[in-house]
Parts: sequence; structure tokens; C-alpha cells
Amino acid sequence: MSGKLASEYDSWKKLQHIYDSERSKLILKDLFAQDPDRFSKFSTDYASTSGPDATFLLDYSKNLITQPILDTLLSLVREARVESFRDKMFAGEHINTSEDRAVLHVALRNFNDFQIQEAGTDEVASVLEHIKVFSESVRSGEWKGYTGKPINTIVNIGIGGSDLGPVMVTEALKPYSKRDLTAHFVSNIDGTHIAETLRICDPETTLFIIASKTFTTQETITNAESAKEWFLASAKEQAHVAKHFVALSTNTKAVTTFGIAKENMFQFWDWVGGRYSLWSAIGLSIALVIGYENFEQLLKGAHGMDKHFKETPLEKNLPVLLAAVGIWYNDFYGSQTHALLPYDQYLHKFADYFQQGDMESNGKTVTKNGHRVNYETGPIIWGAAGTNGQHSFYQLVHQGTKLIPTDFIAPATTHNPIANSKHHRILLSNFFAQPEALAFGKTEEQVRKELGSGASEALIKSKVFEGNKPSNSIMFPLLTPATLGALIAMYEHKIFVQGVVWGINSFDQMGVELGKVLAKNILAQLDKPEDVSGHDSSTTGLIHYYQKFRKE
Ligand SMILES: O=P(O)(O)OC[C@H]1O[C@H](O)[C@H](O)[C@@H](O)[C@@H]1O
Repeated sequence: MSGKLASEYDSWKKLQHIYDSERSKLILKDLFAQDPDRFSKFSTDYASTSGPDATFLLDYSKNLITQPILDTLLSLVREARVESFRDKMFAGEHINTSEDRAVLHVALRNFNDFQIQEAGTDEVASVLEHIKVFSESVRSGEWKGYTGKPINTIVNIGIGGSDLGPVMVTEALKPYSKRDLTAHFVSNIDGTHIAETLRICDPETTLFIIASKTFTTQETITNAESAKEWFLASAKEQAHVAKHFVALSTNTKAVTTFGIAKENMFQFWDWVGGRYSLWSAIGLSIALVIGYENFEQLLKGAHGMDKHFKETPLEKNLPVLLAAVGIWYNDFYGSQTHALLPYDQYLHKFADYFQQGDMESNGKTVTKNGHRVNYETGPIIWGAAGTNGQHSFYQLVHQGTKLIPTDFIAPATTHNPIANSKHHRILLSNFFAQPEALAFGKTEEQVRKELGSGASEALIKSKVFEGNKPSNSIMFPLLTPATLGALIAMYEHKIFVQGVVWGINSFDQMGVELGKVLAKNILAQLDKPEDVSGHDSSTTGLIHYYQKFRKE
């Protein structure tokens, strides 16, 4: 890492100059009119070169870019030495400098392809084997609960990266699921979450998966203890815990102290970041829901994208292109947010997942060298499945004052072709129409023509769409495990590229700590009003209000 801030790179300065001098010429309507080949120039097909088929189209032609702008953005990527950092990541160098750790989620889906030297990477295969054997025995009914009944319910207890990935993937790949195995995910410390879940579980047929990299996370351990207490109220014998509780963790000592046997622990390593951990033992719930074979396809799909990212020239490299275009809006247009808009109900948790993936990775103000940045880093990630979003927040995206770059994501074929795929055709007509409307808008002239004479000026103005709102469109034939794996890996690497350009460490999360420490201190003061001390008047007032009205 050079000591430079991103804004000191020549290509950054050049981009600023282009933005200042050419912004008014970057009108999508004109750019498309001037160049009939714009789509073929600014779109690229991805096809995995190893493992199962995973194919996409990335269309980035509806962005406020020209070839020279894209070239300059790619020069920025080069100037920031992204390729060198990428190679360091794949080699297992400790690029997570603040924690002195390697960043090797790519090793979890490597299947002995890339040569990686880091303690633990040679154990990946044996953990996968453990996941395979265990998930098959539960799914087949061979694994029995304490009264001899097979398991029909799993409850994953975890939070953050130990929850969001499995939740998102099990939802996305529901068509591949074993429908008679119900999966619940409990994350919140709010007792309502575990209470409402346990209400619909049977202790004789429920398996609890305690998912925590550190096994010290307050929410997870508290929920796990409550689950164990609930279980033992029926099962009575401590020995029965072994049939109903397994752990996914890097912390063997804490797992055994909790009362889970070592053989029921699925191991992973500190070089797996929490938000990059669905590929590790944290994916056990995924393997249970969709079966090990499909879990492996997910991993192999991601590996195909890893290969693409590692080996493809920047001009055709999907994560690099997404990252570069994202920087253009984030740092030059001043866009504060980026929306992920999958037109696929199965992907309804996709934006939630990448809220952690992106915002916990790139929500930083200090570079790896300790300098405060003088530019914007990670965007706010948000979104919802289409077409639902169209009936809530799209109004602001179309006609509000903010520039919101968007990614539209859709499968060409649905897993649910009901009514002769009528639903899917309607869904996709919206998927095509929205980016078109965002890009090209509706002129005052068109509105006048439509409304005819007699329409008020105010009404005419309210119906004008300025357009020129950028988007990417990503399409694939069908949402399969391999395609999903490749899609997730593409966004992971996009986040990586942006983090390197901004000079930040995308792999720590120091900002999560302060709130945790303060909550612990406050917890000890909650009993009596006279214990409340050391706070500002607002915090003290809020705690006193709680003490006055609490009933328990
Ligand atoms: O898996 P655990 O150790 O329980 O951690 C769960 C979560 O804890 C914190 O919130 C971190 O910021 C997340 O990155 C992590 O995913």
C-alpha cells in the first residue's frame, strides 16, 4: 500500500477534471443515440471456466460513462495497485493489517486449485467432509433426537455474518430445499425472536446450530443458553444435548465450556471474516436445507468467479467494472447510496445480506496507514425485491432529488412457471421497463402531447421524468446454486476492489465495538436509578424512564 490517499492519484485528478468539464454532456439519451453499439461495448457475458455452469450478462451501458471515462476509472484501479492486492489476497498474505490476518474466503471454495499457504487451509476439505456426513445423516433421518425421532426442524442461532448469509442463501435456493425440514434463524437478542421460534418447535425433533465465529457474541450465547434451557426442560438429561446442539466456531474452548461436544463442532479459522463466512462451517444450515451436493455447487460457482476475478483483464473483469463504475458515482457524483433490486422473490434478502457485506467492509474513514480520507468511502446499500419496491420507494429514485445508482438483477427463467409463466413475463417486463424509464425519462414535450390542451402547467411539470438515472442490469438463465455462488462472489470482489482504491481495510469492523462496550456498562446499571452514572442527560433520562415503567 502506498501512503497515498486515493484523491492524490493522477487518474483521480483526471476523473475530477472530466466530471467538472464534461458532466453536462453525459446524457444517456444522447450517448445511446450517438452510438448504436453502446450495448455491445458496455456489456459483458460471464461464463464460468471451471466447475458447474454459471452464466450471466452484465449490462452496464446505462451508466453515465464514456469509453475514456471507463478507461480512466480502470487506470485508477491500476494506480491503486488492485491487481497486486488481489494477488496478495489469493496468496494468503495478511492484508487485514489491523488484525494481522489473511483474508481467505476464496480458500473455502478453492477445491485445491489455487496454491494457498496459510494454517488451516489444508483442513478445509475435512470440514467439508464433516458437513457432508452430518447433513446427510440429518436429512436422511439417520440422525435421531433423544427420543429416537428424526430431526424435522433446525434452528440456526447466530447474528451478523453468522446469520445473514445462511438466511439469504436458504431463501434464494428454496427450490432446492428439502421441504419437510423446516429452518428457522434466530439472531436478535430481543427475547421475542427466540420465544416466537421455540413456540413452534418440538424439542424431540429440533436441532440447534449455534453459529458464532468467536463464540463470545452476547446475542448468540444468550439465545443459545435460553434454547438449551428450553430443551432441557423437556429432555431433562444433559447427555441429550449432544443429539440436539452443534456449534460452528473457531473457538473450541468456548464451545466445550458451553456444553457442546468437540465432535459436534464444525471448525473454521480466523482468516474467514464473519461477513464472508457462509462458505465455511457457517454454511452448515445451508447444506442441511439444500443438501450437500447443492452446497458444493454454490461453492464451485463462487470459485469460478474467483478465477474470473484473478485471471481476467480489468476491461472484462466483472467485479472490477462494477467497482469502477460505483466509484464514479460515489466519489464524483456524490451519490450516497446504492440500491440492489433483484426481480426475484427468492432474492428478497439479497440487499440485507450485502448491507453487512458492503457497509461493514467499506464503512471506514481512516486508511490502512491511519490517514483520514478526504473523499467518500462505502455507499449505503439498500433495496428490496421487485416489483414490491416499485410500489414504495421507486418514486424517489425516479423523481426525487438524489442520484441513486441501482443494480437490477433477474433470472430469465423462473422456478415457478405458474399460469404458463404469465407472472414471470409480467415481472420481467417491469425489470426491463424500470431501468429504461430511469435512463430515458419522459420529456415535457411528451407529457404535453399526452395530456392535450387544457392541462395545467403544474400538472405537466409533475409528470416529467428527467431521466439520466444510471443502472446496471444483471441477467442469468436460472437462479441455481452455482449462479448464486458466482453472483455473491462477484459482489464480494467488487467490495474488495473499492476498498483497495479507497486505501482502507475492508476486513476489520472496529466500529461495531464501541456500542457493545457501552451496552455492557449500562446493563450493570439498569437495576436501580441510583446506579445510573457517567452518562449525558439524554441517556440518563431514557434509562430512568425505562426504570419507571418496566414491569419485569
Ligand atoms: O460470528 P460471531 O463471532 O458471533 O460474530 C457475529 C458478528 O459480530 C459482530 O457484529 C461483527 O461485527 C460481525 O462481523 C459478525 O458477523
